[in-house]
This record gives sequence, structure tokens and C-alpha cells, in this order.
Amino acid sequence: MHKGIATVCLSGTLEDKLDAAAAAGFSGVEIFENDLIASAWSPEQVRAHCDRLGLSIDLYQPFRDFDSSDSDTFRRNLRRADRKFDLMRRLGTDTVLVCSSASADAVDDDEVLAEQLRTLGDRAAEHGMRVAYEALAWGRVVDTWEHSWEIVRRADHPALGLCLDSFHVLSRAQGGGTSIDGIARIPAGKLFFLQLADAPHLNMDVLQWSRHHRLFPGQGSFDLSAFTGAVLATGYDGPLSLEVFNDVYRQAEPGRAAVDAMRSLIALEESLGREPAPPRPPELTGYAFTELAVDSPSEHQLSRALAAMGFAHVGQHRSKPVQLWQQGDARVLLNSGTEQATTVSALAVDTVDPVASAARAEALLAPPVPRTRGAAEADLSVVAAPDGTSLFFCRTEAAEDGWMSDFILTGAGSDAPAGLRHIDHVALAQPFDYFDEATLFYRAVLGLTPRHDAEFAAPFGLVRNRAVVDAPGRVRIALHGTVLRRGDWAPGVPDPQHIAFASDDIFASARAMRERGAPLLPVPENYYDDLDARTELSPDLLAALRECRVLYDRDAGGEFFHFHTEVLGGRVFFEVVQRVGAYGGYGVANAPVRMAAHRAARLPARGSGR
Ligand SMILES: O=C(O)c1ccc(O)c(O)c1
Ligand SMILES: [Mg+2]
Repeated sequence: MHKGIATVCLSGTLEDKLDAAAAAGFSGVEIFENDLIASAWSPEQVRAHCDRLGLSIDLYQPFRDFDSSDSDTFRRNLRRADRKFDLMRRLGTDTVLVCSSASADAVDDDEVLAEQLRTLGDRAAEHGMRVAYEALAWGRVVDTWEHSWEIVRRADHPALGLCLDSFHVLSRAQGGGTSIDGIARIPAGKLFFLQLADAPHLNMDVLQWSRHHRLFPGQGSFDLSAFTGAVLATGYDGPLSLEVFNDVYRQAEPGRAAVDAMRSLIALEESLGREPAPPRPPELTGYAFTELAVDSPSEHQLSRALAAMGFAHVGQHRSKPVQLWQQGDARVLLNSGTEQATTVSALAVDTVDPVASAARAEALLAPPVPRTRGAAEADLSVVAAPDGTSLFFCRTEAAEDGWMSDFILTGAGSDAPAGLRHIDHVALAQPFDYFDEATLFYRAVLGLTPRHDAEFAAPFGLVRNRAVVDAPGRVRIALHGTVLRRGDWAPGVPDPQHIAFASDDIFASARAMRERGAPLLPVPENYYDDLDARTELSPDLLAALRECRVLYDRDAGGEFFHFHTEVLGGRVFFEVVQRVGAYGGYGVANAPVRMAAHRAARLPARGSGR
């Protein structure tokens, strides 16, 4: 379908926004009045530029507070409308958005309101234009789509139709004030325009919610697929047009934001079964490996820690300074050949069809990462996630041309002396501006589902967490970031990232690692006293938790045990976890304790606190 974006979604001047929209593949725009007013270009120049870029101007918006119970104000509004119709002719657009009035003089009689809009319809028709009437969720009188439809129906004018905006409908539906049920019965010819925005569930003033927190479809909590499906069921075939007011996107680089926006629409269309669709996401069977970029002191520290955790150095890359460490099916690469500071530089998922996974990533606009490779080395597809982490598509089983054949195996065993089986999850600190983009990226590219949105108070500020997971729970990526931009007081290192390994016996793993001298993180006694107070765990279990410095959590599905290493190489640490039953989380409740312990372990000793 024709895909559009409102200029309000993007940062910059009108020219920047148009260029970004076209470069991302949009074929239309809604032009916000303020963007036009502030532009040095005449309407004709804007139109010519859009023509060159292949963009249609689908909507001019918004016309606010049109109806009025004051006749003089109404007369002036009609005059203003005439001027705007002239402007729209020069711009080459034929539809104006009129939103329901939020003003104190809004007409509160349906018949009078319909009459005023009918008058506007007459004026529009004289100019060859149309009016799309939209209920704002905070409209003074008209605040539901049902009411806006009642007015349009009463006005009964061919140049007057509806604009539906998913935010206004779904934000109100959350409180039970409206529903999408009747949408499919609106005659297609009366549905002039469709605006799409997602949003997180928030319990707040709806105007503030709308103006600051809208998101692109797939980034928030609304069911855009059901909503859009209901609209398309009417036979609507106009633009799918994004209208996202968001504080982060308003200041983000517009080219990048426009690609993110386009990805959201491609994924939305796919969810509706529209063609052409990207290749379906192939089944994932787990992590092939996780790669850490290391400098030479941290390579030493990390290899010592891995050895103490029971990993074996099983291979060396044929042409690059990359070590392969393995225990069970958990594989970690240490790459000292990048310029990067210590960080999780790559995730590699095992997919049953790496070629289809890569084709899907490309269809969803994931930027490819160019790679050098030696003769006879595997041709691996790599794309960049929003934070720059490389994402590889592998098939470890494929013996011949699989990624492992790039390594000369040392012959060291990969048995599991500390009981680690596989990678349970990888936790990636997201830069503040890329959190929502990252959610959509992993969700769309890998076919994962977002789960476990949580917010907690950490030593250096509020932290938000969100996991993206495949259905069987084989690939879990835990994203975390700050709720506000990070302050200056927080330690001058980036938030650490970590790799979590699964154990079937957390206490045996902890004891084996302790014996081998692994740098395990201490946990304060206060934690166990509180755990005792709130859980009624058996004294034996509590004693084992205390002894092994294991943290505990539970949910409706089961229990969770986990412990951590110290921060290694400045930015990363390892975690060992055991899931019991169908526990689905990540022990987020314990994260503040873990963070404070990491902070304490990095500081010079402070004595007993007296
Ligand atoms: O926040 C607003 O004012 C506003 C304006 C136009 C719209 O289409 C909308 O959904 C909201
Ligand atoms: Mg709108």
C-alpha cells in the first residue's frame, strides 16, 4: 500500500524531513502547517521538490478549532479555511485535516456542528478539496471516533469524511471509552484518511501521552494489527500514514528515524498478510555464539575468567585474532582485532535457514555490515543492530561451510566442568535514543516477541528493561537503558552488558567456579535477610543461596536462580542462571542489588561503613 509519514514525526527543517522520508522509501507525506510556515520555500517549490523526490502530499494538517459557538469566530474560521484551500492548491494536495475542537467555544450541539462542517464541505468542494474530520481524544465535545462519525454522517456532504488515528481510538479504548468494533462498518468512501501510531500503555493525561510518547507501530503496546485490519476491512485503500509525536524522534537524525518508521510499516503490513511480504522468520535454534571485542588487558582478564568458569579455549580463527571458548553449547569469541573498547560486539543466532534470515533482515532494512574474509572461510551474513552490535545468521550444525570451520580446533574438550549448557540470554545496554528502535528491530528482523517490560530504581537512576524472545525461549535478548538521559554523576563507564549461561544445577556450578577461582560477585547479607523475610524459603535453601551468593526470584511459572561475575574488562560481566519450571523473566527484581554490588566491587575498599 501507499506508505506515508507526517512531517511531525521527524526532526529538522521541512527540507530535511522530505529528503529523509523519500530516502527511506515513503511515497507520501502529511505536511504539518508549522513546518510549511517556517520553510523558506514557496508552496510551489515544496511541491516541485516533492515531485522530484517521488513524494505525494497526502494531507495538509491540522486545521484546529474550526467549529465555534461564536458566529463571528466561525465566520473568521471560514475565511481562514478559504486561504488554506488556496495554499493547498499551490501545494498540490487535496485533503485537509480538521481535528475536533479542544477550545472553550466548541459547538456542543451535534446538529449545529454538522451544519458548520457541511458549510466547510461546500467551501472545500468549490476548491476541489476534501475535509477529513478527526476526533482528538481530548476534544472538548467530540472525543471518540464514533462521535466524529455521527457528525460526518449527519453532515452528509461528499467533500467531508473521516480521518481515523489509531492513537486517539486505542488510547480511549484502553479506558473502555470506545472500541474498534464498529470501524469495519464505516463505508470506505467516507474514510478519507488513516493515521497510525503506537504507544506504551501509560496512565496519564491523554494529551501529554499523545504529544510526547507516541511510537511507531510495533514499538509500543497497542494492537495496531487489529486496528489496521478493521480499517482495511472497510475497503479503505488510501495511505497508511504514520503520525508519531515523540520527544526522542523529534531530535533524532531524521534519515535514521525514517528508516525505523518504514521498518514499522513493513512489519505491520506483514502482520496483516499483505503482499509483498518479507521472507517469514526461520525458526531459531539458539545462539551460535556471542562475540566480545577485547583489548589486550581485557583479553587476558576475560580468558582467565572463562577458564575459571569451566570454559575451554577450543579454537583459533584461521585469519583473525579471534579465540573460540566453549562449554557445552555455550560459545564465546574473544576478538582482539577490532578497535573497539571491551563490549559485546556480535550476537550470532542459529537459524534453520541463514539465507532466509539474511533475506528477511534485508527486506526489513537492516543495514548490512561489510566483512573481510579469508579464502575458504564461511560467507556469513551480518547486519548491524541499532546500537552497532553485529547480528550474524549461522547454522552451527552445518559442518562443511559453517562458521566453526573458520577456526582451527585446538583439540581441547568442550565438556562442561562447571555444568554450563548454553547461552540463556544476552543483555545489551541500549543507548537512550535507540531503545524503541532496538525493540522493533529485533522483533521484526528475528521474529521475536517483546515481553517483560519493567522499570526499576537502580543506584544511578531509573532503568527500563524489555526482553525480546522467540516462542520456545531459545533466543532471549534483554534490552535495558535509562528512563531519562544518563546524568553526569553516574560512573564514567558505559552500562555493562552481559552474557548469561544456563546451568541445570546452579549451586554445583557456583561451587565449581569458586574452586577454580572465578571472580564471582559478592552479595550483601541484607539481601538474604530480606529474602528470608519475604519468601519463606526453607532454611537449607536459604543457606545454600547465601553460601553460593546466588540470587533468587520467582513468578507464576516457576523459580529463578542466578549469580554474576565481577565486571571484566571495564564493560562486561557473565551471569549463570537456572530456570525452574516455566519462569519467564530475568531476575530484574534483583538487578539493583547486583548493580550496587558491581559498584562496590569497582571502588577502592571503603571499610565497614562505620
Ligand atoms: O496533538 C495534536 O494537536 C494533534 C494534531 C493533529 C492530529 O492528527 C493529531 O492526532 C493530534
Ligand atoms: Mg492524528
